[in-house]
Amino acid sequence: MTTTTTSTHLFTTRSAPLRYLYKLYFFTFLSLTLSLLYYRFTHHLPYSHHPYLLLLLTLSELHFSLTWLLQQAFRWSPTFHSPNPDRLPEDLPCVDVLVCTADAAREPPAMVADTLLSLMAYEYGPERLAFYLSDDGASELTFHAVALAAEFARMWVPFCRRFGVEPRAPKAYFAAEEGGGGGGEGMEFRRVWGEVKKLYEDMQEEIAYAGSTWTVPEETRKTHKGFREWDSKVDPRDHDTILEILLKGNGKDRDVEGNPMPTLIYVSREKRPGHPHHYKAGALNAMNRVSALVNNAPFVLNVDCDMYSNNSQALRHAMCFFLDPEQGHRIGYVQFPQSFGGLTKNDLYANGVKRIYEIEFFGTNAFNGPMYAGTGSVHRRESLNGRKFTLDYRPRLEDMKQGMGSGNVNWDELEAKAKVVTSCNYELGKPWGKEMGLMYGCAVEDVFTGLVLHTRGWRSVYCGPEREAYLGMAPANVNDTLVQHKRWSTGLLQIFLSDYCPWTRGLGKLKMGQIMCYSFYTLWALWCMPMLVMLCFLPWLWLMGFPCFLRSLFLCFRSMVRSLRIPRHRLARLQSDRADWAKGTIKMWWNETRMWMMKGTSSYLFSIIVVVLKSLGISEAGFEITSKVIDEEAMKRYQREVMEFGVASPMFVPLTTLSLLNLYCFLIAISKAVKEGLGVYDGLALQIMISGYITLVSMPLYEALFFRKDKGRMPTSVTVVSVGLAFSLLFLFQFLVM
Ligand SMILES: O=c1ccn([C@@H]2O[C@H](COP(=O)(O)OP(=O)(O)O[C@H]3O[C@H](CO)[C@@H](O)[C@H](O)[C@H]3O)[C@@H](O)[C@H]2O)c(=O)[nH]1
Ligand SMILES: [Mn+2]
Repeated sequence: MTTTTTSTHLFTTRSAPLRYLYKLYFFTFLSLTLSLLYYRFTHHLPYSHHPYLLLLLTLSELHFSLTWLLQQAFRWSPTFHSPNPDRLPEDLPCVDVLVCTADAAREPPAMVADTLLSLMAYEYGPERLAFYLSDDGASELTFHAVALAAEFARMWVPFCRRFGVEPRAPKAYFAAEEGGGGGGEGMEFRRVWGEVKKLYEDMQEEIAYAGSTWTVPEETRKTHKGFREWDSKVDPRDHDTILEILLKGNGKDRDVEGNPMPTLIYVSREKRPGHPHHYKAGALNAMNRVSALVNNAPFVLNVDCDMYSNNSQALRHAMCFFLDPEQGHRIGYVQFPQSFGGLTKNDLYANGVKRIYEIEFFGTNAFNGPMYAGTGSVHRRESLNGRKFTLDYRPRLEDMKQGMGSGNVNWDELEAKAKVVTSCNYELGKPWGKEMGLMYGCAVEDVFTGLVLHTRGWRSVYCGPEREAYLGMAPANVNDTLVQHKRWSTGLLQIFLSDYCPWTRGLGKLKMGQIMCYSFYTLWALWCMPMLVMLCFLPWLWLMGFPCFLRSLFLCFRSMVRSLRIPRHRLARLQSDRADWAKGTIKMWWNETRMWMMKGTSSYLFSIIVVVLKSLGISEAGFEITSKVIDEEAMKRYQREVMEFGVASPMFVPLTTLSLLNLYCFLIAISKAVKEGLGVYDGLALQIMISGYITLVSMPLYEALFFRKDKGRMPTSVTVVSVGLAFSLLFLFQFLVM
């Protein structure tokens, strides 16, 4: 174990112990894999009559071996950084906080308000913070909720600071046991607590009422001039910039205790049909420019509206890295993990993405740091805005302190200027999206932007405080999960195929381990290949009498082991009752396996199709927003861990079709076994094992297709299409082979 500490360091770094044991394992496994591959290439005689089959199986095995190899970079030397906020100077630099939302129907305004409130209550001088909410939905309801939150914040922020409550998202705070979540015991606390709670409930009611009628009541509209923007209907795809300064940070707006409030600005940038708006990346860049006019803080925190701050110290933690006298100046951004509240007990859709944030990202700390994950990350504005890191770059703390102060600010002029920088034409002929700010043209603008910063010489830091920094919402149904993974794997593959391919642009600029980590993620979509071979070709080939059992067993085994890795890690974390824990872990692993097969045959397959279509210029990869609302009945099913299909989505078609084909093979194999008996060593036994395993994994699909009556079942149209498709494929295949 290596530790570096001296009194001036603002953070310490520690690497995981016993790495030589790991390296021993690595080289053993590597030589085994290599000899296996060697054997495959020299002994392919039984298949030489079936070159396509040979090719597919060999490719799958190569894929497994290569991804295994790339993945080792994450495990080579896990590195942990711990900040020492006690050593921070008094005078901290300003931070601009950018929050984005895009659709009031999918992202409830009440949630947006809650996220904002949690961030506004950061333990950080309020005069040093400014908040910007970008609303790509241009929704009056969102504006309404944000305006109400601005008022409520005058009471909420001092309450949080005074009693040190946690978490500082009011909904989560009040949902914890009565008066829970910390804060104290005394009479005074109870009194203020009651008042704040009452005020919060009133606000929630108002937001809910507006939501239920889908308009803001007339009396409320009179209270704020901002509502006039919606006097005539606003089309979210075609409107002027709507910009409203809701709180003025130069001491003009004050909380109930008389302290200055931070600036809060609502922005809905101009949109016009025919002008690409670049989704979230465009929104962040627009806010970046607005914030530059107001505080121009040297650091920019970016949070999605579905992730509230769960740890009021997080910003101070981030500053420990940037302000470290020795290494701070090299750091381009600090990334916190994405943690999720509200997952079911066994993480039904495997959306906790724990493998990434509990293992892999610590591994990247050894190689210049983690990818940028889009939310919960603090950027150095200069690095984000195109500056390259050079050895002579030494920002001075004094220069970083600029901010609004309590001087005179011409707010009207500011508003006018802000409208200019958020107009559609502003970016024309400027380097935004190419050299500056968030990068455009990729469905995962975050990873792409992070990669660009890394190639410019910046490092990043992954910081996972014990108390989760942010808690977010993960998709809560199968379709949203698959669509999200399609977006991710599409965007990641686009990066690999772009100018910024880690193997071309990265060579010489990135560390080898870093190139491997980026390649592992950006080639995610390729997982669909071995999955399809396993699920689709192997059972059929068996039907046609091809001898490929040992290999298929190998593929199956590898796929199982892959998801088995996660519980092994959880072993170290969880300390609850053993029996209970074991049950939970096996279920988690099973859920992960099921979802992995679904993603493999649907999300990843579709993403390859999207990338091909895009390169042919046929379609553009968009940004489909995941829904953060869930109705009551669906919620009940979710809590019972019943998979939710429900919508007629094309994402379901490949999985249902393949699962039906597999079922067919399984039944044929069983009936054969009944008729002819089962020899231990013949292919039949293996076939039954393999397709039996796939049948078990696909159980929720069969139930959803044929047995369920509730609203979460597979829509009839999907059932009809996939049954039809399965039959046609079967005939086609028989026709081709016979
Ligand atoms: O045109 C758009 C589309 C989306 N968003 C916002 O982008 C955020 C992320 O959208 P969401 O639907 O929640 O997608 P997720 O899959 O949860 O997002 C993950 O993946 C994205 C990249 O695909 C990253 O940008 C996110 O930070 C990361 O949390 C939300 O705040 C949206 O409001 C916009 O502002 N404008
Ligand atoms: Mn999200």
